[in-house]
Amino acid sequence: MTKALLTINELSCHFGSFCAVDKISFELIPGECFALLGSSGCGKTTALRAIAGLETPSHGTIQHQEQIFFDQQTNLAPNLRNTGFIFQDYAIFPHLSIQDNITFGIKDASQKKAHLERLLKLLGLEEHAKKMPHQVSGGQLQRVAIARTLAIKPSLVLMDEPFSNLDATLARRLRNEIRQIFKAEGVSSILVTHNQEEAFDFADRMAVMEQGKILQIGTPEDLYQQPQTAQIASFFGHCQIISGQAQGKTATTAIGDVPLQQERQGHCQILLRPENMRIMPNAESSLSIKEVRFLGARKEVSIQTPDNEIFVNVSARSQIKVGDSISITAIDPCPSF
Ligand SMILES: Nc1ncnc2c1ncn2[C@@H]1O[C@H](COP(=O)(O)OP(=O)(O)OP(=O)(O)O)[C@@H](O)[C@H]1O
Repeated sequence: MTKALLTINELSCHFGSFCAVDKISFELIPGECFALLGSSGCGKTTALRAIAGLETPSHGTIQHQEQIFFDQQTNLAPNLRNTGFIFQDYAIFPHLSIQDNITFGIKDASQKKAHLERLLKLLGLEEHAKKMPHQVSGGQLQRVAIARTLAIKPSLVLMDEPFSNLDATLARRLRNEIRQIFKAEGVSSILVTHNQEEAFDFADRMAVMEQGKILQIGTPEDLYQQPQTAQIASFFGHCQIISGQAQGKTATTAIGDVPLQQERQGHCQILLRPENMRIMPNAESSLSIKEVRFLGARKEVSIQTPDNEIFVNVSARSQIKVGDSISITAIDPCPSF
């Protein structure tokens, strides 16, 4: 197995008696893009700051290859951690030109010119090198922040909501570019975000955090397809949890029989997603369409069952309308808890 670049073991951070990060553990392999996903206040930033050395943990260890960043005896200074940090607000020096911002951290003066030329090209900033920060756009400033971080040749880059000040299209483009650059340069990264789409798009693997704890770690696909709990499932878009009585790999529910991913017996909760179900006209059914929403590429219909409102995706051209009697079929085995 590949040796870890970074190993976080039972890391905790307290502010007074308040536990902001609660015994989190994970590993990062070299070159991996990793994301910490969680709602506001769950402790993601604190965990990232602790890895950077900007927050002192109360417990646990942080190890970078053979070097201890933090344990009960050691607390390595941030500038000795070979780690770059990219913030939401870019943290660009306003009084320095774009090129001076980029080369700020390069200690060897003889290396500055070559590094600068390479980074300006890599980030598409050649024509802006001599400008001042107020003369370029938000997206370009974020590129400057990335170039400045790469200039110190970090093996690890930590990013705290770096795209949240950018419009959605630019954020997506920059995210993909950064991922490609990190992969090409062999840089490992941790992205902190509350945006599920951003984490899915960027990360090879990710951790879901809530109230200081990591709830599950896996590839985006694992977390979406096989969430371990209903709480984790609820992070990932629209879903509904319905009750059922399981018998092996099938459960009887208010919408009929539903196939399950795992074998179970007795009462269970089943995760339904809008894209995982089909509806069919059925005059005999007691279920009917409550609402139809046109969303451009598709329509989403809602159906009231005795216990829940269930959402199902249909084609944008579907002629289904409010009041139509329908039956629902789950087309793939569903996660259950
Ligand atoms: N310096 C501090 N002193 C006291 N409490 C703090 C401090 N920094 C953070 N906290 C608290 O710790 C908890 C975790 O904060 P943190 O900033 O890590 O969350 P987050 O998941 O990054 O949230 P957001 O996405 O809103 O930035 C929050 O309840 C926050 O109020």
